Amino acid sequence: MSLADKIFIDMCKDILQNGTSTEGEKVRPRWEDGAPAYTVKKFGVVNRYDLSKEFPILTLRRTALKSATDELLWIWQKKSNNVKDLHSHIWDEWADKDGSIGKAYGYQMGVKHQYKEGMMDQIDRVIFDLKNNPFSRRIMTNIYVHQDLHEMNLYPCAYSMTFNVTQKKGADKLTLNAILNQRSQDVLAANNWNVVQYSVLVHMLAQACDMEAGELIHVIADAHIYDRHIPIIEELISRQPYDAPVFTLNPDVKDFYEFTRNDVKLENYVTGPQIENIPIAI
Ligand SMILES: Nc1nc(=O)c2c([nH]1)NC[C@@H]1CN(c3ccc(C(=O)N[C@@H](CCC(=O)O)C(=O)O)cc3)CN21
Ligand SMILES: O=c1ccn([C@H]2C[C@H](O)[C@@H](COP(=O)(O)O)O2)c(=O)[nH]1
Repeated sequence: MSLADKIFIDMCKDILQNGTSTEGEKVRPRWEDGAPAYTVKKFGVVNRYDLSKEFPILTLRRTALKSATDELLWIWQKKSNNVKDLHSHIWDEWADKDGSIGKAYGYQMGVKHQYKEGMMDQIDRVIFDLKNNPFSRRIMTNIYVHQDLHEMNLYPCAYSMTFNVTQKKGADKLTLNAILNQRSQDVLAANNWNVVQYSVLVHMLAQACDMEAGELIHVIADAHIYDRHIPIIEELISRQPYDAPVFTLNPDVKDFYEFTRNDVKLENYVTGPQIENIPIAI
């Protein structure tokens, strides 16, 4: 069984058995038919993934690695807030008539800030520090910008990455670790999607900075299963999991800005059947 499957199954069981229901509360999201989208939720879930051991992709059902990477690069590399720059349609419901999702995600990543070394955006600041001052405890991004929230169609969910470099005894290369902070998580639609994205990011930044990928710690404040997802999750976690596939990044790419979604590959990715048309709460 892949480690990601085990963590996912344990988290879902914990939410279903020990979580609290939001039924009857004043909730924001709606189903397509206008009904309120209630959840069963657990406050404060922390999952640890060791990227040096396994790539944390679910085998219970297929996670679309290339689409997930495409969305990650849309935010972190293209720094775009327009759905026209995305190959999938997952953000269409939150875009305006011109395709913009407002001052969220990619917009914030592209904002340049004044530092002692000059003007840089948050990504370039991270890359600069990883290359020039890797043992700094100040390498992080944060896109939860209060002054701009009123111009975002959906507030950032995965909003901060904290990078931390360790020197493992006997290893030639430094190890790049990270903590992903997420305030809200739709467990069925996006948990493994987000885990896979930020694992790819750690692998890409490690390769671009001549390091090795270490741990990814995912801290989730509100980990929820939407009411209409409960039977789907129950069936999903009863399935037979398989071993984790082998993940590779194109070894020729050394510049973070040169990666494309075609540079990520999986070998032996055996999965359970896909669940078609998962309803998404808007
Ligand atoms: N309620 C909700 N859940 C989310 O996960 C979510 C939002 N809203 N709003 C903004 C984005 C959009 N996200 C989404 C939306 C849809 C899928 C989705 O349909 N995923 C399919 C595969 C998509 C593909 O193959 O490209 C799946 O099977 O999980 C994933 C993430 C994540 N975010
Ligand atoms: O990357 C993402 C983006 C969004 N989500 C989910 C988490 C929630 O179910 C909704 C957002 O609703 P809020 O009321 O703003 O919390 O989208 C996700 O899991 N991952």
